[in-house]
Amino acid sequence: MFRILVSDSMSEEGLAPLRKSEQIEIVQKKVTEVEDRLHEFDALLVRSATKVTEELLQKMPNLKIVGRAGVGVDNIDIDAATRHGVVVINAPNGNTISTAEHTFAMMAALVRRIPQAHISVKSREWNRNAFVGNELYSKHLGIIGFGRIGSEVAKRARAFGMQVHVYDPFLTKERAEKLGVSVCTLDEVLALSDIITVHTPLTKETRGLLGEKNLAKTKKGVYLLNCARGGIIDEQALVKFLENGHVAGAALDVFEQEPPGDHPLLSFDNVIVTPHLGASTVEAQLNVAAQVSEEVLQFLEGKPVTSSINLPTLSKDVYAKIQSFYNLAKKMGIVASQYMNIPVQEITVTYAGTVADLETTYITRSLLAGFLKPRVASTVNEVNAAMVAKERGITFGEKFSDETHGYANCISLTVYGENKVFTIKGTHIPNYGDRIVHFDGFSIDFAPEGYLLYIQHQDKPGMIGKVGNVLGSHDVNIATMQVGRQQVGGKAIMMLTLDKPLDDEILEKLTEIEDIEAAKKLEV
Ligand SMILES: NC(=O)C1=CN([C@@H]2O[C@H](COP(=O)(O)OP(=O)(O)OC[C@H]3O[C@@H](n4cnc5c(N)ncnc54)[C@H](O)[C@@H]3O)[C@@H](O)[C@H]2O)C=CC1
Ligand SMILES: O=C(O)CCC(=O)C(=O)O
Repeated sequence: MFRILVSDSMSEEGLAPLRKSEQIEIVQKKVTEVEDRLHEFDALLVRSATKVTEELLQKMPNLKIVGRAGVGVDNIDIDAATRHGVVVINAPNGNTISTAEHTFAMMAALVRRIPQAHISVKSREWNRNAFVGNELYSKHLGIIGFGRIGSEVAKRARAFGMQVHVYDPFLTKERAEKLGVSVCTLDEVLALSDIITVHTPLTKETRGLLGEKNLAKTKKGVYLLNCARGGIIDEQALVKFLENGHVAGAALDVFEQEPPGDHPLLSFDNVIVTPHLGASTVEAQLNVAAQVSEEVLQFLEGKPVTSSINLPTLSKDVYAKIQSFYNLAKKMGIVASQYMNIPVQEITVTYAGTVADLETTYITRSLLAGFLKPRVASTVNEVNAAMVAKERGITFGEKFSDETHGYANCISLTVYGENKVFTIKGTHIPNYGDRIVHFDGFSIDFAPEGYLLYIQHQDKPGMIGKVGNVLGSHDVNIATMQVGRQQVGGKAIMMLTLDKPLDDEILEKLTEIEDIEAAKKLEV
């Protein structure tokens, strides 16, 4: 059973695909209500209220995936999730339109003072002179952060006849031109705009982006909006600029602390607020819940997730192409790690032939995860493999080559230990399977699967019989056997697949056979 904890409120209809699966149990409770059961859950679905911290992750050792039904993942400690090997996904598109519409509604409400007028009329007043506003038409709108939501806000602003100036360090001129907005520096946006709205994520760079220094560069009488993340507009600086009358008004959907409590900003008549409602529409909530449900189902079926924050994202088509190599690489990593059971400093993966044209980052992560698995007690998978390798002082790199050794594709792994360098090469043959074609200097051909027994010996008649005798006398059946040698009468290897795991005493007996130099168990 795959157990999912849904700890924030989510659209029932969006969760329906998960409910249909007989392999899934869904528990809809806050984290604090299931403290004693946290270790049982495989997946955790959240919005912004649940904080996914290191402490929580430690209490959820079975957790494999966190789904954020929304865009911002600032409530999730991504580094900690990565360290724990937990995949983090979000639903990046589902609430774009709702948040853009909310921003626009806030903008109109702000300049026309609709909330203030509403309260006045409800208080049985009729004061038409007190609520004279401004038109949006022909005003200069500054948009900071021109991603999904910023660009939807721009489209609506253009329809209202506004002139739109955009600052986004990652925006290309072509994209801006297509949407009819002018690309500016931050200082230009600050100086030109009558209204400024922020639509960036909250990062080191954007925290306090509109602080005292930058607010001083804005026009006197500017209106400000934040429907992105609390803290992009510095709240203390905003208080100061409202007090001195430089800022004419602000519309805030988000706060540095949510709920903001008795915050000084709430005392200003020209500050209008909503309780983080940007994404709170039936449509957006259905979209984001359906998106994360779909992704969790994909994950459960072992298929790629397309909106992962801590894994390279892959389309289904790309995944279908790399899947065989992904599996081969993992097995090669496992075999290499057991064979080189000594400290290693460096791993190099070389791709040749058809595999070299694919998304190799993912394949390398799989190989690394396979390599680290036999060495690491905690969870290691493609999410945290690079981090775990770094923690253990293992560097890794990818290379590309034309040398396929006659195969259509070839993955070559070289592991550098203190006094030994080991190379293993593998290929995937469609409709046949994974084959190891080179092992520590020997050409060979075996499937990296099951209980493997590696034997290094002198190339002499009767060696196979001697090994067979020892195994047979201990009731160990040999499924396959492959041999390889460098030259007649020189060093040779055997790779056997056994039907059951080998006891250490039998391994010991094999090493006692004359002319056998080494014997190792490898298990894939
Ligand atoms: N109020 C609400 O309920 C909601 C809030 N949000 C928030 O809205 C924000 C925007 O979301 P999306 O448009 O979906 O994200 P997005 O990732 O599509 O766009 C963000 C844009 O900000 C730009 N950016 C990054 N650093 C910047 C910097 N230093 N200066 C200027 N631009 C910078 C990026 O290049 C990108 O184009 C996020 O903070 C998100 O969490 C999203 C949905 C609902
Ligand atoms: O879940 C929500 O309502 C908040 C949405 C949000 O802020 C986001 O998607 O970034």
